[in-house]
Order: sequence, then structure tokens, then C-alpha cells
Amino acid sequence: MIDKRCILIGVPVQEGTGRLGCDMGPSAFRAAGIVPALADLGFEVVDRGNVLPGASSVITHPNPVLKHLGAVAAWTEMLADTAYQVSGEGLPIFLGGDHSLSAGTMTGMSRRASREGRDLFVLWLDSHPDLHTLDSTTSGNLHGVPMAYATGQPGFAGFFPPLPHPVRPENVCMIGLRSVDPAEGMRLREGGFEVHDMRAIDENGIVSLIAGFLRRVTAANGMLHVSLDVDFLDPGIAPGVGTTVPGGATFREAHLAMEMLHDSGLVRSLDLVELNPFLDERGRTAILMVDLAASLMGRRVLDRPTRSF
Ligand SMILES: NC(=[NH2+])NCCC[C@H](N)C(=O)O
Ligand SMILES: [Mn+2]
Ligand SMILES: [Mn+2]
Repeated sequence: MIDKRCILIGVPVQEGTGRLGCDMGPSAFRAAGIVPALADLGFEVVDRGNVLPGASSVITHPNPVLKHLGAVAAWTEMLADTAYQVSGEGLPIFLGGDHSLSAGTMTGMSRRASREGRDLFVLWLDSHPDLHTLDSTTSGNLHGVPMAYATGQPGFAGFFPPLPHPVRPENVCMIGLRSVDPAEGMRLREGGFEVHDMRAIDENGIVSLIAGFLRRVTAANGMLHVSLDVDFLDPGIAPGVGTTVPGGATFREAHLAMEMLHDSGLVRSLDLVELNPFLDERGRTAILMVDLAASLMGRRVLDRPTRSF
């Protein structure tokens, strides 16, 4: 049964970040026990191992700061295909790897949704909107662009793979924002995205934000993709990431969000991104991310003893 099968895809991409180490992410998720955590919940877990992109060509672009454009374009093309294929066989969980991988996974899932006559919705849990275009990024790090690409913002044609089914900005809900560059802020204000910064969590509580979005997904019979960036979490509980931003989601806010997602029954695919094991402390960020994935897939406090570490 497709909804009782999870398919793990290791995506050791790190060309989208400014620092090395995300290529070890997939190994850290496995060492932190993601396979037994999901198997304990009654899933058939298929670990496809790590995937690699096809050969990348050197692509030149007028923005001189862009890093590894050819490599990230090649990852995107391969991952869009992989996400589309694998989502026909089970629930894909992409073990990153940096957030540039979501350019591919959202594109592939959007194609899957359209094949089923549905719309893709995306819950984006991140301190950043990752809404730069190739022209607006000032860091040149392409983990800052996947949302702009997947929603069809201008400037990617000819550099990234063609995008047959862009995600509608109205179908994207971002929660946890607290680091937004000026060009991104402009697109957030004008683009139609549903956006909740940390203040919105503080003032309303995460429950009403998530519940409101899930109601919209349900009303539209949407297919839901969740993209969880480690830096959504407060650095005090999740130090293993290259782009820490103070004031993030708490342990309980994050678990509660995951528990609500599980209860909704709407989630069809998941990205776990930006884990950098080189910056982690004895695997605690990897373990937390695995526990969050388990909550999203149905683990309940009352069903099992709390893990102590
Ligand atoms: N996926 C991430 N951690 N993205 C961080 C992006 C930070 C910044 N906005 C940049 O473009 O460089
Ligand atoms: Mn991100
Ligand atoms: Mn981020």
C-alpha cells in the first residue's frame, strides 16, 4: 500500500551553500536512526541510498557572484525526475543536503500533483524564504533560490531546467521567517505567498497558523509537500546548520506542527534539509530532525517511551 511505504532518498548536495559539510547529511540521518524510527511506526521503509546528478556543464551568467550554477542545475533536473517517479511508489523523504535540493523536489511533486489533476501545496518551515532569483542573490549561494525557481519567478529560463508546472505562490505557506533579504521581501509582499514570521507564531501560536493553511489545502483537495530547513528551529536546540538565526521555533512548537501535519493525512512528501553534521554536537540536531520526522509520520508521546540521550 503506497501510503504505508516511505522511500528514503539521500541527496548529498552541498554546492548550494557557502560552507562544506551538508554532503554528510544523509549519513547523519541514517546514523541517527531514521530507518528504525519509521519502521517502528509500521511503515515499509525503502532506503534507496544516495543519488547523484548527471554531469554538469559550466554555465555562465551575468551575475558574477553565482556559485556552482551548473552543478545545482544538474541536481535540480535529476531530483525533479526522481521526485516524480518515487512519489508514484510511496512517500518520498529527501535527506539533504542543502536547500537547493527543493528546487528539484517541488518541481517533481508539482508534476505528480498535476498528473493526478490536483494542485501542489507547500509548507515551508524555514527562517529564510529562499526567494532569490539568479539575478537578485548577493551571496551567490543557490540554496537561497529554490522557492523563486519552483514558483516560476523570472530569470531562470536557460539556466535551470524548464518548469512545466510552477507551484502557485498562493499555495505556499512559509512559517518561521526571521531572515529576509530586501529583494526577497519585495517578492513576499507582492507575490501572493502566505507568510508568517516568528512574530506571527509568538502572537497567534503555531496551531492556528498551521490549521488555517491545512484547511485551505483540504478545501482545494491539494497535495501537500513539506520542506523542513534545520534553521527553522532555534539554534539552541539545533546547532548543526550553517545558517543559524537566533529566535527560532522551539522543540514543542516544531513537534506540535509535525503532529498536526500527521493528523491532517495530507502530507505526500518531505524534505529534511541543511543538516551540517560537521557543525553538529554529537548528533543532537540529526536526532532531533529524525524525531520530528517521526512525529510527522505518526509517532505519539503516549504510544512509546521518550528516548533519552
Ligand atoms: N537555505 C538556506 N539556509 N538559505 C539561506 C539563504 C541566506 C541568504 N538569504 C542568501 O541568499 O544567501
Ligand atoms: Mn532554506
Ligand atoms: Mn534557512
